[in-house]
Amino acid sequence: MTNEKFSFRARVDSFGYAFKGIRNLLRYEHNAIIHLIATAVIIIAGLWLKIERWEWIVIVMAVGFVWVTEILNTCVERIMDFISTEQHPKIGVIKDLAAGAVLIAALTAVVAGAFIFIPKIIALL
Ligand SMILES: Nc1ncnc2c1ncn2[C@@H]1O[C@H](COP(=O)(O)OP(=O)(O)OP(=O)(O)O)[C@@H](O)[C@H]1O
Repeated sequence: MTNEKFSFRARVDSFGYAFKGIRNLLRYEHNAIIHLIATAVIIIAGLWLKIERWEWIVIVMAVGFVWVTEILNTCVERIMDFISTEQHPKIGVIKDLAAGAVLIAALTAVVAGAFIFIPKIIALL
């Protein structure tokens, strides 16, 4: 928040910075590649099994939740590594808490996906 006048150009630049962050995530965070593969598999499965509109909404929310927590977890890891490269139990706890958020998001997505996909897969058998 600044007192500068609204600038459309500055807003466009902000989007650019955000995409730069996402590129950085995909380049340096191995977990992000796993999320990318999982996202692709879910989209293909959704198209193949012709899931309904409301089911797509659930999937989009669940997948987005995982990506957001992964990015925030990466931020926490990088902040802690920037503050200190030393080993410290408090840094470990902070990193583990952030990792726990990703785990909960991923489990939430798995459960939501199971409710949507398992009945459709069973129906195909
Ligand atoms: N500076 C530190 N001091 C104390 N414990 C740390 C420190 N850095 C990491 N740890 C702990 O060591 C363990 C492994 O950390 P690490 O960052 O390698 O986890 P990871 O999730 O496998 O990493 P990545 O996200 O890079 O794959 C975790 O329990 C973490 O909290």
